[in-house]
Amino acid sequence: MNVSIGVGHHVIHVHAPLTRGVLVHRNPTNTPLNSQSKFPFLFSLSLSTATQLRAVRGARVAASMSYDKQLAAAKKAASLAARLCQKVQTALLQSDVQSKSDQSPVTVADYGSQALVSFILEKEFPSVPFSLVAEEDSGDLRKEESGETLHRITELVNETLVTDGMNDISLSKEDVLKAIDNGKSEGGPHGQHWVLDPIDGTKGFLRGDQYAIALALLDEGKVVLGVLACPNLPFASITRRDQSISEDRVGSLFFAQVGAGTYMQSLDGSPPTKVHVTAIENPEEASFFESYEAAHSSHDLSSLIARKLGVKAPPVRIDSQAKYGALSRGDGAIYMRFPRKGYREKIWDHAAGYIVVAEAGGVASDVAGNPLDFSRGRYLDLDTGIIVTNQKLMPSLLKAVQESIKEKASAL
Ligand SMILES: Nc1ncnc2c1ncn2[C@@H]1O[C@H](COP(=O)(O)O)[C@@H](OP(=O)(O)O)[C@H]1O
Ligand SMILES: [Mg+2]
Ligand SMILES: [Mg+2]
Ligand SMILES: [Mg+2]
Repeated sequence: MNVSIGVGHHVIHVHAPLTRGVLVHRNPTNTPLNSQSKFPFLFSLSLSTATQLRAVRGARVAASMSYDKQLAAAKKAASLAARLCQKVQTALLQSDVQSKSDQSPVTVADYGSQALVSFILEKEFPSVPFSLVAEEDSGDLRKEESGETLHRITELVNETLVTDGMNDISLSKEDVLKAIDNGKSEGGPHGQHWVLDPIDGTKGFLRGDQYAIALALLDEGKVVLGVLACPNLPFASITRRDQSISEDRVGSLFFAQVGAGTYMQSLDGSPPTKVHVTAIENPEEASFFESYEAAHSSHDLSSLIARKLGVKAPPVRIDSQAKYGALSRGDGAIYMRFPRKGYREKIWDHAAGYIVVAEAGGVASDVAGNPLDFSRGRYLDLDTGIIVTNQKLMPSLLKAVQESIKEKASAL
């Protein structure tokens, strides 16, 4: 019997010996397909049929079906959001208003980026339920005193859409608020969910340093694609300066799809090239990345680990998931992140970066050696600390990390 099964953004066609007749429609209510109630439109569904459906869905994910359409939409959305953020950052730096206490220009870019990405993704896939797990919500923006800010965000979003030829679209303030609030999804192990950090590295953005627009797609709890737009990351390596190449372009876009590798292109649109993590096996030759902000990651612990490993190069401290991007193209060999005990990592801070590195041949884990699990909702449940490197270096890195954590604990 031939059936069509609606799963997340796809309708798949299956020839399967189902035990009872199953009638499948597109989800008529357009509600998010992320709970047991996701198939209210299936009739006569016996338990064994449900089991078969799950098996079919699992097999589809395992077979790494193509996410080409979603990837193209994600690249477009992240690139446009990068354009919006660049505009705000340029104005911020020129007008010299980046007083550390004044968060409003950042807020404008964060909200604008989230509204734009949310709007574009929903528009690209109108016939499927839209689920987005994103950092911002519109709570503060709906307050009366935020009227001017909301006006500016709406202007920015519309101006950015025009730069991409979408002259016929104009979002109202209410449309912008709704697009932002579409990011309230809880994610989870079933169905498809977009995951967005509209500006990752807010502190870097304020300083005029590194930041990223980070967008990923989860399917059945696994990250299946990721895009990292890094407007201030040089296109050439930030650590290996090859004198023979005079490459001074700034703005790197990384993208990865499960089973298809990681690519990089310049944000202004050069052809994509495939990237790989470094092949270095000797930790003494490795260099490592960590947060610029000491409050986000213990610099003491990472330097202890680096000494243990014999790493000679000083740490490379940059903001945001640009670290994952730089690692994916071999600028450095290791990324370490050790937040204070009790800090809960959010999935939007790692999902896109994780797949960009994984598809470039790298590995990521928590400090206990467990893989990162993006299926648990808005947070990553892990043993505090994330380490990322190539396959060869991971065992010695993990050993050095665990020894150093023990030493620090016993020294207290
Ligand atoms: N005390 C803390 N410990 C660890 N991470 C923190 C933190 N406070 C904020 N962060 C996260 O660190 C992210 C930036 O990462 P990095 O340190 O690599 O630049 C922030 O993302 P946003 O800038 O999107 O808020 C935020 O989610
Ligand atoms: Mg972030
Ligand atoms: Mg952010
Ligand atoms: Mg933030």
